[in-house]
Amino acid sequence: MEASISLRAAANTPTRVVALQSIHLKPRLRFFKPTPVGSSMAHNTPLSIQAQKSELKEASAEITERDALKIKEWEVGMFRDEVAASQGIRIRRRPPTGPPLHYVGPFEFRIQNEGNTPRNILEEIVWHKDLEVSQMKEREPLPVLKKALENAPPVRDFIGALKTANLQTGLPGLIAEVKKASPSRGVLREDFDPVEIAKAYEKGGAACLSVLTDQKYFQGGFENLEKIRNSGVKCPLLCKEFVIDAWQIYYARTKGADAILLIAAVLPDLDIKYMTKICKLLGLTPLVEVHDEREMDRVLGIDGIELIGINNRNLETFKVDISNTKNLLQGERGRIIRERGIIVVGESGLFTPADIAYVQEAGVKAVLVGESIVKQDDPSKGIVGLFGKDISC
Ligand SMILES: O=P(O)(O)OC[C@@H](O)[C@@H](O)c1c[nH]c2ccccc12
Repeated sequence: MEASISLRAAANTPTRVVALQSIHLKPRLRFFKPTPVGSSMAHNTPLSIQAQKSELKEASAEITERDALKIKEWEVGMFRDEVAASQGIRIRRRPPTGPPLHYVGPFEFRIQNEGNTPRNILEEIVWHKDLEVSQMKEREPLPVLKKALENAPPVRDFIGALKTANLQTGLPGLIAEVKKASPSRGVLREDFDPVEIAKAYEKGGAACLSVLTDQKYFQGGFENLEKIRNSGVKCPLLCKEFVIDAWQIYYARTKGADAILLIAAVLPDLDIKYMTKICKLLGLTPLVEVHDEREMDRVLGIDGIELIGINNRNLETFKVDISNTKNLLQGERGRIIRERGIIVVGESGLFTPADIAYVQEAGVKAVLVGESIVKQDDPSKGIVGLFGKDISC
């Protein structure tokens, strides 16, 4: 009781203070001897000063350097949320009212605080990704990945492939997505063989492929990326991930990615700038995804962006509206994009030749399509249906 009241109060205090309180609360929990069963005493008995001191000593020894580092990391994450919010980003990188469970041992109920409930699916995915990446990083720290880069397959030119396809067909270059399931649509294809699907896409004229690597929410995996890359498929590959840490970019490259998604709804400007630099260092193409005017303006404010995706699906609400692509390419924004030669990808919710014509008219040189083609028995025929003609030669 004592503990939960203290923590509830702590949950309302500024974030940096909460983390520190969690350290001090730990010994405080033990300042009272438990009331013996059957005792007539109405409340707990205070410990002697001496006993309190030794409890404190014992407790502070428990706070290892490692815990302190974890808490520090969490604090930095909270600060990042403040910066992100000032840029209109609603996604918080981590649960706001306390470090995740495993960081603080006994305070398990923190995670159940009301404020620790993700506000939407994108936020839930990001919170989960944060834990997932921290575990993956422990298994394969950056120096190990850097070493593995030496054996990574050579990088393929993602933008080049899109431009060539666009010139050859007069239609937007196709990035065909290898996706088994999604939180909004459930399972799209039961008999899911990623390599078979990738080969069918390539045969059907896809310029590039997008491979979902998130396991929990999309039933994807890095092994799919790796398998496709080793299968003889020639198309450049986009790693479709929720990137929150530069470590993931290195990891994607070791698995054979040629491009990687960076989501502006999740990443503040500084992260996009930094991660774009890492991508360039590794030869990867960053595809920076936006879904509203503010995100588009932020991304246009960053130097050196060559490929922008406009998502017609709002990842927070799942609402799909292909006129989003048109709206974001109108007026001044469209002019800047043309002037700089930025390639724009129309993403999500594209099903028919009319949809393709509509986004092409709006100014895209490429499209990213999953559902409408992955669902077809033969995905290469799905591509013919999508464009209204064979684009394979
Ligand atoms: O299946 P669709 O509606 O054709 O959409 C494909 C692709 O655009 C979509 O999967 C997507 C776009 N941006 C994302 C970010 C994360 C996960 C998935 C996505």
